[in-house]
Amino acid sequence: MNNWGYADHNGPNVWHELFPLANGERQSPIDIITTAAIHDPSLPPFNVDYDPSSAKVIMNSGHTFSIEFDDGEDKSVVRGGPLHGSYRLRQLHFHWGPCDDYGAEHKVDGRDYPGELHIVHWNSEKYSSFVDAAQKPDGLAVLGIFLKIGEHNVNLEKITNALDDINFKGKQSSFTNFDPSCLLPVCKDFWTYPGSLTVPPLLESVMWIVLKDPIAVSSRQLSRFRRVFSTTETDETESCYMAKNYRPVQPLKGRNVRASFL
Ligand SMILES: CCOC(=O)CCc1ccc(S(N)(=O)=O)cc1
Ligand SMILES: [Zn+2]
Repeated sequence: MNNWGYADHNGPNVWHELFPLANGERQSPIDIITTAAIHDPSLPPFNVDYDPSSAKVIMNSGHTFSIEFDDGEDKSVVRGGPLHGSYRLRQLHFHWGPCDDYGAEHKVDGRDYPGELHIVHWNSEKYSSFVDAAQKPDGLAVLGIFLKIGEHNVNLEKITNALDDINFKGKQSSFTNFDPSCLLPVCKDFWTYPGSLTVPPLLESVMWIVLKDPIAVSSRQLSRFRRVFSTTETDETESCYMAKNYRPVQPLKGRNVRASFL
């Protein structure tokens, strides 16, 4: 398996060949069974404090597209919820599927959403960099927000309008003055559990905070995600669209999922 992807020959079912953590004890995503989630009244709300000037570039990795933030100082952080201390904003990206019926990574009671936003942070109080934190069990915190099909999302427009500049793998373009909190639902109820990166290297360093309520995006906006290319502009193999980039749900292996709400 040369380099990993989401096709049959290099997708989630064979990632374990190069990344043995794929069969680890705290893998993500998971199916959140709401009746099994434990309401923890001691869980405080999480708080985001983002400075729009932290946003720097939007880029196409070939696996997703992401907005990268300046994480050289504690300008944009998340605190509270299950977290001890503050976690610094690093990047945000999305996962989606080939149609509007599925494509999110986490599930709720077996239910599929058509997409999922991940806002990635690292523990800058204990560790010196994202890469260092990514190796530690309490190194990362990712906010997961489900996408559902509904009204046009004006806050997503700035992102979808920038996709023309990064249509091919390896492209990046300036992307400034953006506060990701505009993509959070009004209700901040969440589930939380210890998990992993959902892409190789699948490191088991993520405290997941999955919001209960989805945000609405239009079918047209989501269809624009699928027209991003997973190949470079000059790739000799035929160009192929980033039609899907979600990992199937993984075994819970005895982990507890806590709910911030009753
Ligand atoms: C150590 C280098 O690791 C990386 O660059 C991983 C970046 C990365 C961060 C978060 C996620 S997700 N889907 O679990 O939110 C995937 C990949
Ligand atoms: Zn992700």
